Amino acid sequence: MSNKQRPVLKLNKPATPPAPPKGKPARPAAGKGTPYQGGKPKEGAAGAPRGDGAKPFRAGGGRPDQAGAPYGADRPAPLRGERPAREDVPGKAPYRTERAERTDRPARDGASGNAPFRTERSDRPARSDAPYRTERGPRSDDAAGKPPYRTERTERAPRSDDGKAPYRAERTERTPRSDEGPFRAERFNRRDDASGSAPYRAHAVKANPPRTPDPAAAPVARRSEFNENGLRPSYHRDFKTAPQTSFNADVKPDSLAFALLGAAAAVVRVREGMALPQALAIVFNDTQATPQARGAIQDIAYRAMRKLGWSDALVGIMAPKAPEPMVGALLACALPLMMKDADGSEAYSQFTVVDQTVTAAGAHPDTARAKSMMNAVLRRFQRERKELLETLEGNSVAQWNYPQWWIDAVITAYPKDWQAVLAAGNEAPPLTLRVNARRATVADYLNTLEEAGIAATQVGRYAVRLAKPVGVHQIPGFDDGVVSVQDAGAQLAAPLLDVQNGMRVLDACAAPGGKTCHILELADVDMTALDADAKRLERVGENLQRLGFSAQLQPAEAQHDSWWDGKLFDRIVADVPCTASGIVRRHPDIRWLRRKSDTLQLATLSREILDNLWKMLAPNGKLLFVTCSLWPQESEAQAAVFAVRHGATRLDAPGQLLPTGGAEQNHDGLYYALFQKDA
Ligand SMILES: C[S@@+](CC[C@H](N)C(=O)[O-])C[C@H]1O[C@@H](n2cnc3c(N)ncnc32)[C@H](O)[C@@H]1O
Repeated sequence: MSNKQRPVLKLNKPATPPAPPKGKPARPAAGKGTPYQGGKPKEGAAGAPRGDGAKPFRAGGGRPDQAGAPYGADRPAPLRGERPAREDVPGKAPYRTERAERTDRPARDGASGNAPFRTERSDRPARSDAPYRTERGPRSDDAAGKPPYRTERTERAPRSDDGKAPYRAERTERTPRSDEGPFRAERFNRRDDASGSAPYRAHAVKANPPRTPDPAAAPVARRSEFNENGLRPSYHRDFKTAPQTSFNADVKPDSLAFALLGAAAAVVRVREGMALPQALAIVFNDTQATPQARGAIQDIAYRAMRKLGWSDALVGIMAPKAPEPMVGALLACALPLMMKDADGSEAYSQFTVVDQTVTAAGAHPDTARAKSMMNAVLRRFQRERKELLETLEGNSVAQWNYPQWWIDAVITAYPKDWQAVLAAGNEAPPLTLRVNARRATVADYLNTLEEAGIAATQVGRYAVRLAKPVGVHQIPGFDDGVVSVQDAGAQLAAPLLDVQNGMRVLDACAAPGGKTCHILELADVDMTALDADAKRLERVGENLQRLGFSAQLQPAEAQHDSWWDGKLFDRIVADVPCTASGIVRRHPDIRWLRRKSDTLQLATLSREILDNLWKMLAPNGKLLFVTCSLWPQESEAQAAVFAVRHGATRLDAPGQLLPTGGAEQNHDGLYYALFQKDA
């Protein structure tokens, strides 16, 4: 049976990719920021080649050198100098010019150049906090040194939700509009002018200068609106905008500052619940980053994910209170860059990291006010590194960089190996290839690699691991289908199934098609590749095409049978959706995105899938149950009850592959169980 036809996608047309946000400002012209020092990210330092079992790297989310069509490659970069300097742009960044105007005021605590609103309060008693602290909204725990207006607000019975209501009531009185007072309308107008940047705060104060009525003349109920100077207190510190993750800062697109801001925007999105590859794709699109900048952004973001517990703990020690999202994310990106890699090298010099982080902070509206705080934190880390790191001893989240529930779950499941498992999950994954048995032997292919000057070793029947990752298109034979990228552990699936020519095979959770393609490399089978995600299923089609195979592509849910034609399958692969806790080294964001309760939910879905597929299996047929999870509830416990429920015969299979690293176990944490249906 020939497998050379083109693959067929039966249903759903691919969805149109989302349009870029409207009205996005053009990328700023070259501005501040010094270029990279050692700017190119270390090869392979970032995450993940596309492998099987992985969440998709949507466009641009792959390794810097492996991603598909580069973002921005087909879009000409804006000309330098296309935009006038910020100071010349009306409505742009007034906080800078504003500060310049106010140079005559005395600097506070050495933090000159603070935002203008301070002058309103300049005569109130200095607080003991660091200057940046005063820039934030009032905190309930700030008992000492509270400025008078806070007390007043409390007296005026604020709304129960956020305690910020009083000024609203005031505004309502002064405006015919029912929803927004003039202050607010002003803000919105300014915001349009300022292309989404933050300066409306300063403008709002200018446009509505504090009135100085005679407090005695004010109605008693409103007298407390004014402080001892007769000035109405300003509430603009209370406004919290959503993080401006799409803001295009005025820094050089080839600077580390640019890459840090891009990575920080991605980290903010991950903290909001988005997968990192998706977050990076949005950042690349927003910033129109060059391929080199994309590589740097991705590298920094992946490092940040692998050290997030550590950097959060450090910031917790050094910053007096929890930073705003972009501030915290920028620190989470910068701090790991100040540590040496395992091989003793460092991606950037420490000086560059501090300098560029501060430049980045000053160029973004969400971080500009925290610039001096960030400078202080990074310099303190430089100075007191040893003592600070000692302080973290005993903090397991900081030490292992996983949520505590995750650490506990690994200890419970693998009391002997938990440290090796956790440590291996923090390593960058190797690049492992699967040699297409129809096209070459492993020995032949190793020769080809050697001729190309690429060092590699055989690590499985079809598996070859490169000593150093390279871009997929630089891998000899990749584009021609001689090899594919697939983790060594994942390469065990197809041989376990013992497929023979002419068999009818179902890959029930197929995308991106690693196991589908491997099966087709071993035998001429009638393959159905099913996946609930039609978009991901397209990647199966692409892989089949590259390798010259065909299959029926079926976008459908495996727990349902409406798609099934009633003909039994000889072999079924159920590589079910799971927590993906076994592939964290490829996807270091997963640990921060998952919740403990996800395990139970996903185990329920996979039970439904297994039960549904079992009825589609022919007598004597085999069903291979696969997860990329470390949690027994999703894997062995599931397999055990499944076998009992259906009277299935269990055949030899590897069970849980522990990803403990080292030469032998340098693979993902997969689980395999094989069942046979009695005749
Ligand atoms: C672990 S990945 C599969 C990896 C794939 N077998 C390979 O080797 O390349 C799990 C896949 O299950 C798909 N999926 C999730 N829920 C599903 C469902 N209810 N039915 C079918 N597929 C589902 C996901 O879209 C994802 O592509």
